[in-house]
Amino acid sequence: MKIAIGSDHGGYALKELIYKHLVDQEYEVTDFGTHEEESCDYPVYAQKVAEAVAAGKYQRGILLCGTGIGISIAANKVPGIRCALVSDCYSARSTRQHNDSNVLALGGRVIGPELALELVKVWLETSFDGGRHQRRVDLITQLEATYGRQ
Ligand SMILES: O=C[C@H](O)[C@H](O)[C@H](O)COP(=O)(O)O
Repeated sequence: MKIAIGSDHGGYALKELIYKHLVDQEYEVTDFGTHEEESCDYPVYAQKVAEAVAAGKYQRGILLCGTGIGISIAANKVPGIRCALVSDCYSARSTRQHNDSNVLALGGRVIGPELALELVKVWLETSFDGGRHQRRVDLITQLEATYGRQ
């Protein structure tokens, strides 16, 4: 599984930790930045990771900002992206089973490192359930077509 990861300055420290952990776990991970703690703009990194995932170059993406909110909002503007902001294991598991989320968003100023690594593990290892959930994901895709670029 190829994973794209990115953050703004608010998620930088936790992004670095997650990146190193995934590399240690022998995942194929590409870090799209930011590469320093200096203040920057989260939509830039949301776009880089979301476009890479939407294009099929990566199977999953992980995004972090201070709260995880801004970067998830931005990522979800890219067609084909289902970005889920989570801070508990039940939601991390459910969003894979029910929403087939392809990008995970985390808040670097909200959750601690141990919880973050657990959320990433659960999210990466959980499969989509399909069935009735596929119908709902298809409806989301239809919404994109309705409101997408003309
Ligand atoms: O949703 C947005 C993120 O939490 C940003 O990381 C946050 O807004 C950055 O704030 P500041 O520029 O005050 O560090």
